[in-house]
Amino acid sequence: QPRQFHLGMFEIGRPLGKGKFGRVYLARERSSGFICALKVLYKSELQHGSGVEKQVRREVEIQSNLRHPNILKMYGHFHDSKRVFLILEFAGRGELYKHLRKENRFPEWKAAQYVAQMASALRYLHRKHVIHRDIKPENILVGIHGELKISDFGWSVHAPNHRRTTLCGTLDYLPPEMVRPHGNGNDNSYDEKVDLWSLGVLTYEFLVGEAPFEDTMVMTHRRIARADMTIPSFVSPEARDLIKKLLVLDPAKRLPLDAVQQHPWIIKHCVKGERATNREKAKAGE
Ligand SMILES: CC[C@@H](NC(=O)c1cc2[nH]nc(NC(=O)c3ccc(N4CCN(C)CC4)cc3)c2s1)c1ccccc1
Repeated sequence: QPRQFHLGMFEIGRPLGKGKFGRVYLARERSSGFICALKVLYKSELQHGSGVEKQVRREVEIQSNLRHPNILKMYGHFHDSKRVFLILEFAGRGELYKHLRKENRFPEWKAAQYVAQMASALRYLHRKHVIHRDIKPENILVGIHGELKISDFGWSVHAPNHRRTTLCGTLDYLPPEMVRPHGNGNDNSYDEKVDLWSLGVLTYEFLVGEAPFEDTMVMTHRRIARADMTIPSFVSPEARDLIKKLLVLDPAKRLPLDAVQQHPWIIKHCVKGERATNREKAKAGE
């Protein structure tokens, strides 16, 4: 029984953020008092027939059917003559990349917990044959309890896929098979393993504070295609091992998500007792 939504049902609060297409506002559903985030996209900006309109449809279709603690929920959508509205879960601590910029880089215990949450969300997505394709700090939000929430499914697709829409924005997170389309022998199709590469880039960026292949456009292309990166010496051997097992040119040789969750670096930081974690957090002034 899909409930019909319309703008009059919501009290609009402060703007929360903005993306390439549209803005997002804090909102409260009047009858229930339920707090959510209302993403407003202008139809004029989703110029008809271009890839963007299709991306929004796909974002709605995919995200509406996902239920996972580390994936931002979409409760519904509606539109008026000029705008499309997406009713999204409110993530109470905002955008992850702002936390990363503020802290410069995360301590290993925090990075490992974040990577474990991302691996859990990606396992859920891949079981539904959904590839996110755009895993980066800018698309990850933080919930009120500090948990990560993958958002912005504008680039997600059903696997396997053959990309048609031209990529724009940063190349930093793209795997070799997407920046060098004909590199994988056959047509530029690819599968869920693109998200494993991005998880490796994310792990690196959490620990180092910048992306592994960050460079000029041309150099980034070349360094990704060769998996040419250096891991600073302050990164622990266990973390280095995980990064090197994800940033592998051959998609088939990347560490699968269940193995990521069992990796010694993850186990060491994620399953130890509550007491030890709390002691560490207290020390870190969390
Ligand atoms: C990731 C971009 C994407 N964003 C969403 O979809 C978004 C969906 C969504 N749900 N909840 C959000 N929360 C916030 O944006 C937020 C920001 C700052 C906050 N403060 C907490 C207290 N702190 C002291 C200061 C900061 C709290 C929540 C956002 S963003 C997007 C894409 C296209 C158009 C608009 C937005």
